[in-house]
Amino acid sequence: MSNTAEESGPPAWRLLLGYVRPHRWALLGGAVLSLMTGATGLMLPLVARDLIDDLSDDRAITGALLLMSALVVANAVLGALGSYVLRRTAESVVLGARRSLSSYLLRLRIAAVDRSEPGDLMARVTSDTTLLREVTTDSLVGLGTGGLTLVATVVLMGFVDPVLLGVTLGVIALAGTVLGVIVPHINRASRQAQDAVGVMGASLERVLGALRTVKASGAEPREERTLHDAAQESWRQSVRAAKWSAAAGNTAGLAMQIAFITVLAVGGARVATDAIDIGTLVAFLLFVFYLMAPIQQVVGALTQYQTGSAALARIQEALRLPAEPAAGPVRSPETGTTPAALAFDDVRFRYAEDLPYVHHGVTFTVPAQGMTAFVGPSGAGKTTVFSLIERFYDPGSGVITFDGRDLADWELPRLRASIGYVEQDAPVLSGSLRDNLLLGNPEADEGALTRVLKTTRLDGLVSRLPDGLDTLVGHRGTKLSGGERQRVAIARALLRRPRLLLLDEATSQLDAVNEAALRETVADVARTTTVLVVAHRLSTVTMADRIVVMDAGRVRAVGTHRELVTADPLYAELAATQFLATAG
Ligand SMILES: Nc1ncnc2c1ncn2[C@@H]1O[C@H](COP(=O)(O)OP(=O)(O)OP(=O)(O)O)[C@@H](O)[C@H]1O
Repeated sequence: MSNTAEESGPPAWRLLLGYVRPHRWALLGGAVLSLMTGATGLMLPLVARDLIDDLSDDRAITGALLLMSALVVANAVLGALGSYVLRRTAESVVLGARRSLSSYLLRLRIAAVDRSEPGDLMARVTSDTTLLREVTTDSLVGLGTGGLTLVATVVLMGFVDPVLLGVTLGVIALAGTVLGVIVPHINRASRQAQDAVGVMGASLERVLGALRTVKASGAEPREERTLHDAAQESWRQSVRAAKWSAAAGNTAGLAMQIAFITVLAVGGARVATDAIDIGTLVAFLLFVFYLMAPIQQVVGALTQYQTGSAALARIQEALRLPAEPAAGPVRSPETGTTPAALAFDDVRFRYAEDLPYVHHGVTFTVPAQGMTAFVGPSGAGKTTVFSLIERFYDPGSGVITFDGRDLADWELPRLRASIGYVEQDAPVLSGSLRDNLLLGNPEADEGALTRVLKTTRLDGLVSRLPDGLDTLVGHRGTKLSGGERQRVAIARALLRRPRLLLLDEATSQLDAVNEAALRETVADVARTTTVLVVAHRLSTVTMADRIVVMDAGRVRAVGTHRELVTADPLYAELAATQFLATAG
């Protein structure tokens, strides 16, 4: 994802307000508590001045001392309560952002996922959202409460001595100009640091997703270098951000020291000329001292905001990726439904604008019920047919109809609820065997589960496993064999009781016994359901009711095995070489 997208979106503060809006009352409560904390602190110099006056006039100081003690205790209690409320609210803002972002990512269009790095998307949900925590408390509240305390302090200082206030404001204005130069640097560095965290996430996902291959290829040192480079880049940019943040913090600190010394010098001169008394000077110096906290708070808020707005830009970038419309879950399966009919009419499709067409006018019809096999050389566009039926992508032109109705007119969840899809690489998700089987139909009863386990010959495996169906299968099902993974994927699709079963046959071979059993199962299913299979085995094509021969994105022939062997030279060649080679 490019950095340029961030420029076209709404400003970061508006996005932040969007996340904060649901928690505005809690945030306001926390801010009020912080303000009250500030106010109790602000009253202390005034009471101190009274105390000094009482001392100079030989009056009792008990009242002033008691008031000061009460203020100190109130300050501590209100401060703790305020910080808890704010922190809790900030966590709620993070939660809201994580929820909306993760829901959105699940709805992403497959084309958008093709263009993204999953590891980078993960970093946006985990790492970038975390940065919103600080931006909510430190920035929003810091800017609000710090700003208000600052204004209140300045007003009070004006009452105490306007001349000394002028001196103080002069120094602060100078520091403000320097800060204006520093702050944009923090934003840039923070953005680059977060981008580097995203790159690191992507590299980690790449390596951990294929660790066996990486090890078998002896590629650890190179992959290690890529990971280290990304970590180093994140460090470099974070250090750059830290450098500018430190410069900002110290500029504010230095300004206050200068203000303190200047006030002391100018104030001392004013005391010497009797323009003000010593109590006023002490009170003013205490105000300068108290000014430090809100100023540091406002500067901290501004610097923190830069980091937060960089993270917000990355979150927003993910939220701008094309997604499918949000829709409620559909009950699956729809009981008592009939097999589906399907047709492609002159479908042209390419995966992206800058890629060549994969389908150049594909046309075929599949009646309800029975088995249709798709065959053709590698890259002919067979799997793409399935991706278009599932509406992972939409065709560039032409029409695909499901039960005579344009796919584009189907509500996506309803369409997908009618289809069972077994991908070629039979993905199995981390979790238990049961979780995997029920993924497509969590409401399937034990009876259906037992039947499907039997037809896919998984019952033997389940009875062998110590925890049976509750056995954990590991990341991507690594604890299962390739053949077992395939059978789990088929069982999962069958449990959905689909109206249309899409089976992308694995090129790797199942053992003969399991293959024969699965063939029987698929033939059985085809008696009540429409089955489409991308076939890599002769045994599959010979039992198909019709075969669609695809070549270079076109349908070149349709017929039965017997018809095609004589009528289509490509099919004859495939049957003689590719299929026979895997027929066993
Ligand atoms: N997500 C994608 N993005 C870009 N190009 C893709 C994508 N998926 C597939 N392709 C390209 O589209 C073409 C057709 O791919 P497809 O998977 O449909 O072929 P196939 O006939 O199923 O091949 P095989 O028999 O090897 O599985 C190939 O050239 C492939 O490189």
